Amino acid sequence: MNHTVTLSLDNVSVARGGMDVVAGVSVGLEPGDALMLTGPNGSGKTSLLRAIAGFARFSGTIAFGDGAGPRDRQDAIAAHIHYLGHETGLNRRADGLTSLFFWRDLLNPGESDAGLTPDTALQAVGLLNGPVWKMSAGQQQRLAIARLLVAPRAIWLLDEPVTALDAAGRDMLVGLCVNHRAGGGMIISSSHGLFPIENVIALSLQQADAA
Ligand SMILES: Nc1ncnc2c1ncn2[C@@H]1O[C@H](COP(=O)(O)OP(=O)(O)OP(=O)(O)O)[C@@H](O)[C@H]1O
Repeated sequence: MNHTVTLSLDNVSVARGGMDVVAGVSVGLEPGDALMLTGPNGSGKTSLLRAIAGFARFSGTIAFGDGAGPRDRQDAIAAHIHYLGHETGLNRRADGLTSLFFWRDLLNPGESDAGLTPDTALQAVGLLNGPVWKMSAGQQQRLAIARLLVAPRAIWLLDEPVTALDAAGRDMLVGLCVNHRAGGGMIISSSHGLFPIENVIALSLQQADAA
């Protein structure tokens, strides 16, 4: 894959419960960049990720550079973003492989060969197929990560993605991120220091009442 999308945030603020929990963030990201959001609980990491993903209102500007010309923000988000949040969004009644076929066909209809096959993606995250309801928290997180692989997107938004993972799972995700960046992909992740990806742009957020 060769991604070429850029992303710029200009003076982005996010309000929750009537007050700014993220205030005036500006950063420009190129293909291959990784932005690491750090800060204490409640400092706005999830809020900023959700604003970029289109799930939370914000003020300021979030702009994608993709050569596509002016278009609806939601279209750009759908084209370029994967969001891996605290909730995996998995169907507990499905099995792992069926879930990946579902996500692939939903996200890239008619382009089944754009990403990894569901079988290969399952192997890449170290999972055997089985029902989601039987999977541990870490196994479910691995399955959610496999979703990133079956439908390519330039920008991966990862909210504390290693929380449920063991050491091997962390290494696996770090490796996937290295490959993603080598193909021009971008990572924006929150972390409490347990996600050792290298050459990151660090952005430390502060709690609103401590700012
Ligand atoms: N739905 C909501 N309504 C009102 N306030 C909210 C809502 N969601 C989050 N907040 C507040 O926004 C602030 C930032 O929360 P956020 O989840 O973005 O922080 P975080 O840095 O991701 O925290 P953590 O490290 O605990 O995951 C917190 O003060 C939180 O109480």
